[in-house]
Formats: sequence, C-alpha cells, structure tokens
Amino acid sequence: MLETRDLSVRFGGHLAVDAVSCRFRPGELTAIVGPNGAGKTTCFNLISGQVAPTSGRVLLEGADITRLSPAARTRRGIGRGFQQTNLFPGLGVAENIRLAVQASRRKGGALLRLAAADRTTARATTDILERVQMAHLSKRLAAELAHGDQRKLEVAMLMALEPNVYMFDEPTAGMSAEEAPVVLSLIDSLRRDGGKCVLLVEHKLDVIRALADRIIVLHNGRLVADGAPARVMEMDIVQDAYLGQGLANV
Ligand SMILES: Nc1ncnc2c1ncn2[C@@H]1O[C@H](COP(=O)(O)OP(=O)(O)OP(=O)(O)O)[C@@H](O)[C@H]1O
Repeated sequence: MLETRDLSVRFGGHLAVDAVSCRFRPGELTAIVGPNGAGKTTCFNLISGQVAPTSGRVLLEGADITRLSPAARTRRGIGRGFQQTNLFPGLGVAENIRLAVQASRRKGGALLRLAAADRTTARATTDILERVQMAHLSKRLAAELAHGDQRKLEVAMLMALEPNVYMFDEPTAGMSAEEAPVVLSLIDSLRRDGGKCVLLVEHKLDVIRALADRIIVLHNGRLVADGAPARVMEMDIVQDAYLGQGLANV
C-alpha cells in the first residue's frame, strides 16, 4: 500500500534519513523505533509531505506521491495525527468531528443533495462518536476536555477523514495511565477491524509489545532492522544500538 524507495534527506551536512526502503501493508501496525535523533520523525515528515526528500521516492498504491503537498497526500488517504493540534477549541466535540466528516466528503467530491449530505454527515458523526466512546461528551467544548480526551478527539477527527494509512507519533505522550489504554485500543481497532495500515513512532516498550505486528529500527537515519517484534528485539544490532541506550530502561 505505502512504500518508500531509497528515501533520503540531508539537512546541511547531516544525512538525517539515509536510503530508507520499506513497504507497509494493510492491516499491519508497524512501530518505528530508534534512539533520539535516529530519524523517526523526519521519516514521518517525508511520508506525510512536511519535508521534501533530497532523493528517493514515496509511493502510495503504486502512485508516486513524492512531490505532493501534505494536503494532497491527506486527500489520497494518508492521515497523520498528533504533534499537530487540529482541534477547534471553541467548538463542541460533535461539531469538531462533523467538520472533519464534511472535509472528508468534500475530498470525495460526492454530489449528494444537501439534505442527504446532512443526514449522512450526521450519521457518520454519531457513528464515530460511539466508536471512540465520546457520545456522552458530544456537546462539551474541545478546549474543556481532559488531555486524554483531546487526544482521543484528534483520533476521531482523523478517523472521519477515512484514511488508508494512519500515522501516529507517540500517541500516548503526556497521557495518564488511565487515558492511554483507551487511545491504544482505538489505534489497535483501526488495524484489526478496519484493515488499515498503521505507522507508529513509539518509545514505550509496553506499547510496542502490545500493538506492533512489525518493528522497524532506525539508527543514524539508516534502517538497521525490520521484522517481527520478537525477532527484531533479539537482534544484536538492536540490542547494541538501541536497547542498550534506553528502550530497555523504559
Ligand atoms: N528541519 C531540520 N533541520 C535540521 N536538522 C534537522 C531537522 N529535522 C531534524 N533534524 C535532525 O535530523 C536528525 C533526526 O531527527 P528526528 O527528529 O527525525 O529524530 P527522531 O528519531 O524522531 O528523534 P526523537 O526520538 O528525539 O524525536 C536529528 O539529528 C535532528 O537534529
């Protein structure tokens, strides 16, 4: 579904991402791990379009999207959440989701009649509110939500865009021990029930163990390991280059 081919970016003299080639499949959750400065977020930026590569390509369903803007990539089905606050704080929870649903419908260019469009938007909004278990908060202003609920609302808004590829950068950062499992099980369901391709940059070992079908390890911008979690965790290069430097202590 999503593929990078020899993807590289150089910032001045520093090769932040170095010839990363990788395929991501539907229904698979891939955790991208590595020490600080390994190039994880930059890799995300290259895939979602925030950063242009020095060389290499990004393909989505076989089409070259390397030169497309982030907005154009979103329209093609790449949904990136977190680390960017997309909420409308002065609007209610349901309103936030409704706007995201409407944006998604415009993306499809469906020429539904206005009344019918309103009904389908309302139905989709209610459906998402229930899936994220926020129906009881539907009228609460986004600004008044607890941190964990705000993050959950961001996932809900991302779901409204109906992407095929979900990208999450440390989705439980700053969450309490009670809040994190709800967001993680939501992310889990996107892959399991929805058959979506999910990419996750994550430092927390318990999150990786619970969710990942596959782990990719970056180190100094290079992809140094790629495979099933149990196998990758055992590899010497991972133990030396990564686990030894912090992950094991998380
Ligand atoms: N816009 C930029 N300009 C210059 N250097 C950058 C830029 N973005 C990232 N870098 C550098 O590229 C390298 C990779 O950074 P990146 O943020 O991708 O690492 P990371 O693996 O996500 O780290 P962390 O786990 O700390 O978030 C770092 O050395 C960083 O300083």
